[in-house]
Amino acid sequence: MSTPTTNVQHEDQAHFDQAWDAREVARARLGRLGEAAAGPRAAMSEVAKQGRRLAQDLGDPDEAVAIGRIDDPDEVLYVGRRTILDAEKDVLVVSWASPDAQRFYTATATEPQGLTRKRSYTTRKNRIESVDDLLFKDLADRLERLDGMGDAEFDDVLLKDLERDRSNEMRDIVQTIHQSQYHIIKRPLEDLLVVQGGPGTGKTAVALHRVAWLLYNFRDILPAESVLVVSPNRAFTEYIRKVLPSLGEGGVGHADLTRLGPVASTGRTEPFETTRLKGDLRMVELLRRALWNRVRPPEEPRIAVETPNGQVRIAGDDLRRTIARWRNTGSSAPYSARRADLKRIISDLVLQQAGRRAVDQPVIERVTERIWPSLTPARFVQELLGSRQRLTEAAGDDFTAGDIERLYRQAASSLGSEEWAHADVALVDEAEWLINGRRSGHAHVVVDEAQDLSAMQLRSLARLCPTGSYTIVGDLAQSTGPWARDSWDDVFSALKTRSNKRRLETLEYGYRVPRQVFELARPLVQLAAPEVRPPIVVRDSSREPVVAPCHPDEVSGHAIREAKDYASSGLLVGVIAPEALVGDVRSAFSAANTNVKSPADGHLGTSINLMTAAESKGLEFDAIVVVEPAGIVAESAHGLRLLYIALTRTTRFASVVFSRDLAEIGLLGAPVAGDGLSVDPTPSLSTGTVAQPMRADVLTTPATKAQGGSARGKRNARAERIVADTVADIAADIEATLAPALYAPLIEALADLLGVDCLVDD
Ligand SMILES: Nc1ncnc2c1ncn2[C@@H]1O[C@H](COP(=O)(O)OP(=O)(O)OP(=O)(O)O)[C@@H](O)[C@H]1O
Repeated sequence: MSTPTTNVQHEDQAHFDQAWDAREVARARLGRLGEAAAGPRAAMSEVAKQGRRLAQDLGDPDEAVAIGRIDDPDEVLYVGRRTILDAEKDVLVVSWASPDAQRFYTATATEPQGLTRKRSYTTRKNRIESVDDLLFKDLADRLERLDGMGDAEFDDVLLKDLERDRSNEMRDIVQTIHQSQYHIIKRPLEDLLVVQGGPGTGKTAVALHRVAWLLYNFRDILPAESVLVVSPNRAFTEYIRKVLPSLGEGGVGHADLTRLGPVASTGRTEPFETTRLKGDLRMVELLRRALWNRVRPPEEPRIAVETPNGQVRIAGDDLRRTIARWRNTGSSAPYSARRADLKRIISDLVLQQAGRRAVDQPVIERVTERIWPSLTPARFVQELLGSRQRLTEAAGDDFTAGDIERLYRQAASSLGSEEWAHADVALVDEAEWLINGRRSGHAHVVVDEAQDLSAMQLRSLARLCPTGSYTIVGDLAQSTGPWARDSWDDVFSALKTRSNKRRLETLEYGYRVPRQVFELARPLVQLAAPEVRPPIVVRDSSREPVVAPCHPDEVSGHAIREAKDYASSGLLVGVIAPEALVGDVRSAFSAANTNVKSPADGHLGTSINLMTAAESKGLEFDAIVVVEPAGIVAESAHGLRLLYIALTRTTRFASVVFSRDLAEIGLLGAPVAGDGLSVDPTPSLSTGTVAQPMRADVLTTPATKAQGGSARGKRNARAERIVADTVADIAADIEATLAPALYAPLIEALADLLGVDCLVDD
């Protein structure tokens, strides 16, 4: 319950003021560190730099010192983004990531862990505006009466937080981390952790908070620079970049898959089959063979070497035998290391023949280069893909002539002007490993949107972290593109762990998408990824989605009107269109003098953004306008998943603008009446005019049908099974978290609501 400040929180505000003073005193001291240090100028400037960094880690001076507090009969503990001590080193605020703060996230009505109260603050700068108190005794009493279940799971603070307007940057969720998320955040460091979860279940948020939690709890062995967060693209990196600094963990590295390795994708487009092939594991052997093919063992038994001391003849057959041995034993030494070995051997042979004065480095280098050319990874891949002959010679029996044609392309006239496709990045990275060997690794690596990784990208990622300490997050139901997958098995086997602790966790509550919008998207996941359980939505929207049919010529115009409508209220808007229509929609925006940004250019704008469904992955907006969904579905083998992604980008409002029948794509009227929306005939289109928008609230959900008593008769067997499975799954979860006395009545109520028979054992 939210309480105004004035009555009860003077004491809290006094504590806030005291902690603020302490923090700002520390900041001032850190700022002066450079002046205080005595010694050589370089050392002083390093001290000053470190002082500034530490001062930055204290967060923004305007930031409130605490997000909440927990009370037990013995003490009150204030919890904030970072620990604050007073001059006597007494704790004024503990970091959310410290073990002391654990109960802030894990105490429940059934297991209060000794707490009497959990208090959350709403603040403006360091001023407390209101507080929300969870009184555990009250809560337990309410639960006893089966009243207020929602409150128990998702307190007001979380629900209120979800109502806030979005910006083009993600925010931290320290104040409202849910117990189920906290449990994942604090998995052991050595885990190879995969987190599966539907759209908006907080996978990205959890992965980033896990980084901050690990850095706090393992600060002795895990410097921030040793942690890397890998995102699918630049726009996504920009979107999440502020979260860790806001938690005081600014030193973490960020990379994206379009530039992971020696070259960055320049956006070269290529056919789907080519991209798929380049991600295939067969490419490993092709690259390895192609590299060996660059080595030219001497054919002549003796090689003439012109030295400053005259001509020397060294044993070519010795060199040939050495190279053959390296090749036959499957030498794991990198190409460049072997080249250095060869150069040393040649140098020794010259020395033996003609003495030290004959060993002239440029001469030795020339002989080595003839046999073992020096190569950069990018040049090697450019030359390989640019030559049918090289490709054919390296292909072995693993590739068809058609494959070679798919891989071949005309090389650019210079390396600098070469255009690189997204899939080339991992090939060049593999070449880097073959040529130069392992780069220094990271101690922990996070990978977001991991459901779309190719086998070659997984190899790149596996090289990044020798210990195998990974946090990998993604959603199989959102897996699309040339390397789409239906299970996490290959990810687990591609990433080696030292600890052998592999763990799959699932996030199941959907925080982003309001129920009304999710009901529109739900049938899609059941059609496109039936093995994946959709998230359990935790909130409602103030408005039903607008589902607006119109004439094909009017689609762009209509979408623009919807988008401008939303933007005029200051909302962050995402317009998501089929690839084939993005150009038209963009032109229409520009004809309407409306500025739109595109995440494909690496940045999100603060007002209207236009993108394809694939580009919208991981992003979120206050409002979305999904344009011609049937077009999105038709464009890809995973079109239904793409549409599911598009429809789940909104935190509040959604408009669907279409001219093509929605029933044909299962969006409305899919044969999954158990959980989906029922069929409502698509309104007929009137040529040349915009038909009246149809609001989704005219559609009926199973729940409303059930009230009419006819739902069960209409369900088909498959739908029955889906509902029964869902109840069984939910029941298992509830059983694990709820007191036994509450379990049976709750499950029976749930089964009754969904219209399935259910037996609860005593
Ligand atoms: N405990 C929480 N408290 C408040 N907001 C939360 C919480 N968990 C998640 N959110 C919010 O829900 C939204 C979705 O989170 P996030 O982007 O991490 O989900 P996701 O699972 O990665 O989604 P997607 O699969 O679409 O990429 C974000 O705005 C995030 O801040």
